[in-house]
Amino acid sequence: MSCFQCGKALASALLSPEDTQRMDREMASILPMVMERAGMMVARLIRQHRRPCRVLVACGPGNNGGDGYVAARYLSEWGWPVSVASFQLPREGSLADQMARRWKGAMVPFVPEEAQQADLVIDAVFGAGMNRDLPEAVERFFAAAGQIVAIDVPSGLDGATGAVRGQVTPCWMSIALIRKRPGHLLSPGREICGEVVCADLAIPEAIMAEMDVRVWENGPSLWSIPVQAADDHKYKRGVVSICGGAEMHGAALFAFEAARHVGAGLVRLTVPSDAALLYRLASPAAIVDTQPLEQALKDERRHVWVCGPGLGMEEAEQTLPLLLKAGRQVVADAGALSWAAGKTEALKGVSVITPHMGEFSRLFGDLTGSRLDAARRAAAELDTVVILKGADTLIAAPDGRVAVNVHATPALAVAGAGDVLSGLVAAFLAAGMPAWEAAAAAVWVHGEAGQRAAEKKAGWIVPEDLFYELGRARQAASCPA
Ligand SMILES: NC(=O)C1=CN([C@@H]2O[C@H](COP(=O)(O)OP(=O)(O)OC[C@H]3O[C@@H](n4cnc5c(N)ncnc54)[C@H](OP(=O)(O)O)[C@@H]3O)[C@@H](O)[C@H]2O)[C@H](O)CC1
Ligand SMILES: [K+]
Repeated sequence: MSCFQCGKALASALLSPEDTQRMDREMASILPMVMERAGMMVARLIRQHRRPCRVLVACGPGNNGGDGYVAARYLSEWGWPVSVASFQLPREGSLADQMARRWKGAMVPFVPEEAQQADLVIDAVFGAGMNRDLPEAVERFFAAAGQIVAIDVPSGLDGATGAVRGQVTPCWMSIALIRKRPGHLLSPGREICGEVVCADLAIPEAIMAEMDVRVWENGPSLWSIPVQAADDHKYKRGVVSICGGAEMHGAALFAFEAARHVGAGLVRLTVPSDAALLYRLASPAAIVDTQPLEQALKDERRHVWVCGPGLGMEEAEQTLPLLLKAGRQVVADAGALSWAAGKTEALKGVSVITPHMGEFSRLFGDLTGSRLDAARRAAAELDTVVILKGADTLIAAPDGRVAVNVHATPALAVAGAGDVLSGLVAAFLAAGMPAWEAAAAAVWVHGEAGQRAAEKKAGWIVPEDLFYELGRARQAASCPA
């Protein structure tokens, strides 16, 4: 049973605003208790992070505002100087209204001058219920504030997609209720959230288990990478084959070395015969085949292939269709993706594609909605796992699951890092992992190796620096007990 199935993944679930609202409906009878706890946890977390100071709580008309009134009450009871500024009062009789009525402290006008005078402003104006652009009065109010703590999400952030609807002033901290939202991790939202901490609202297990979560923060609880065993042999560990091109040898070699160093049992390069010597000289360890691809494909053990790094258009055309026709598992990147632009259906049958945003647009057209939705649609359309690379890499499965990866480092923004990733995906596929899990694990291990290498080299790394970090990165990726 994978970790994903065993339920540990629930800890890294990312709740969309729809999830939150559905959950609110399901626990309608205990919602007053949950809101009380939400406000108390917000106040507690603020107390853990700051000394007492002048606090202004900005409250909106919905439940986000309700949380704000509760937080104001707790901080005030603990002796903090607190006032509340209401952008709009809650509807009479609503839960937020009940919480507002229990606030007996100071009320001040919702104007920028008040925000400016506070040491800390709590943003409880809009949360999961934000459904249109941010009103100007709210923009101006927060622009005047010094330090802002957002309850749930900063007002103006679309928690589902990370889109920002207006001029949102960056927060110092965001307190996610129950679980983070995709918008806390996805750009540009990620850049305005500040530090994101989760408030545990002690939601009954049964309600959490009922949630049909489809988006997670990528991490070891989502997959299990096979561990070393006494009866391991190279074929059990997995065979990876890489198509090398005639000209750009480096890219295929990066994928080759990555697959080797992360633990593949056997890695082979299939290259044009007149380029073979260059590959052999570049890596004495390389097993370089020059036989025609049809010949190589007769070996059933060579089931997983990397196709694209270092390939020209013609080379991609001569290899990818053959690999697919032979029913091989293929990781398609770089040259294979360029070749498929304008005929995306040529990628049908590929196990995993690894486009960056430019390649993705050439394949699927300019982005219309969010990156998350686009990656998900692309995966469903091709019946392929899509790794949409970026600072917030998305790993989308055809069935709608998406892992959002922020376990990375800007140090990885260097040519060749993508080829390394392709090699890692192939190695995990060859080890027998299902495609989405292999892709998500590879992205995480890539990020882990990047962080380890960056620490040693003050952030300035070359792809080769990743190789000797991959063993430890793979170990670190073992599913927590
Ligand atoms: N399960 C949980 O995680 C819990 C979350 N809690 C908190 O509840 C909010 C979500 O509360 P909700 O009432 O659904 O929504 P909001 O408080 O964010 O706002 C809805 C009201 O705001 C109006 N609105 C929305 N966008 C705008 C806008 N751009 N300009 C003006 N007004 C706006 C909206 O107006 P309508 O006209 O659309 O009705 C609503 O009046 C969640 O974020 C958590 O903080 C629970 O407290 C605990 C459980
Ligand atoms: K908020």
